[in-house]
Amino acid sequence: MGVTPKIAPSMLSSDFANLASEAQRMLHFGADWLHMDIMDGHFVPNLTIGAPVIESLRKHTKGYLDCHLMVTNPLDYVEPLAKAGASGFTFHVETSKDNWEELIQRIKSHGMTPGVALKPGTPIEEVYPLVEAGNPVEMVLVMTVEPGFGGQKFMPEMMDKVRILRKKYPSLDIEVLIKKFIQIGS
Ligand SMILES: O=C(CO)[C@H](O)[C@H](O)COP(=O)(O)O
Repeated sequence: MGVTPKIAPSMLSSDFANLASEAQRMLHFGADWLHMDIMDGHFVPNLTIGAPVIESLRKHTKGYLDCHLMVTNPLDYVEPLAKAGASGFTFHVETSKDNWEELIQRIKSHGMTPGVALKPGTPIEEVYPLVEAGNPVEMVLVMTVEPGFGGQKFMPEMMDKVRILRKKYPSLDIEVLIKKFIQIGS
């Protein structure tokens, strides 16, 4: 079974004062999803956006809001993000060793699509139970930079994880952060 590639530009490098028009610009130029980096200043040493910004953006777009939760307590974000209009909810395996089953169940029951992300130093095997569960995640986000900041150097060795995942799960959605090879618009 084949998979369909999707483009999900990270909105982290947007002009946040003009997020609605930045989002519309990305979708106009062919983005499939909008990748929204949610950071809590605790799991990662940076603070970005949360549910209020997702709620504001949702009023301006019907696009798929692919939320990447770089937070210590993702469970706390499920209800606020669902109410705000998030589409995908991707939590980190490193923060969720004890409660990933509950997380997946709650994300799905709130109408969002669950995904799991892993940091560069985390072995790929750690996501297998979440992919193989009776109630599984629907996407794996392979980090090719340390979470926390945009504009970092791409770690090509992380593509080995992608190859392993693709071989093991031919139809799984795999999200990979790649460098900005292309500049869209002016
Ligand atoms: O998850 C992230 C950082 O933790 C970002 O989505 C990603 O790094 C964006 O990178 P860039 O701005 O270099 O395209």
